[in-house]
Amino acid sequence: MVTMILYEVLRLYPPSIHFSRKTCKEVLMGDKRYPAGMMIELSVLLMHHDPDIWESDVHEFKPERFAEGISKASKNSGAFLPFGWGPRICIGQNFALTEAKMAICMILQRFDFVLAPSYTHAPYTVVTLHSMHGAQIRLGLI
Ligand code: HEM
Repeated sequence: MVTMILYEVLRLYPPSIHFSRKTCKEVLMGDKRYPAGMMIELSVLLMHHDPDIWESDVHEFKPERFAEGISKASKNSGAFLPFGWGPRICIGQNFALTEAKMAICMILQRFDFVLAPSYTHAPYTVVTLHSMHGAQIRLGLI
């Protein structure tokens, strides 16, 4: 369940919102030919918010869409790219997910928590996507 929640967070708010690549030689992709030296941008944010890929509830927080794994979560098994893809895929992804699960476990063993009233939902990007005003939470000892 925690994995599903983390995946859904990374779908809605991927820290890397796009990837850039430069063709070093002429490339043929499908029926399109790209010359050498061309910058290609892939928007992860748009792919993760595309209703044609994720259904009409695409903007809702629904971890259960990952109940049967990443490949069954959407109509396109390659459309979930929070850690990139191919030879340059994130080498820290398992470490990052394990660390997040351990942190959540340790917090839940000791505290309950709710968002503080001062929290304002304002995702923005400076290098990575994050919360503009931070994420203030109110902790209560269990
Ligand atoms: C939620 C946490 C993380 C996210 C969302 C993330 C995301 C990414 C993405 C999207 C890329 C590929 C960039 C590209 O293709 O242009 C990448 C590459 C990389 N990440 Fe992460 N990352 C995370 C955590 C980590 C951690 C914890 C480490 C190290 C302990 C790490 C180390 C790296 C390295 C070394 C690369 C470059 C791999 C290469 O170019 O061969 N990342 N990461």
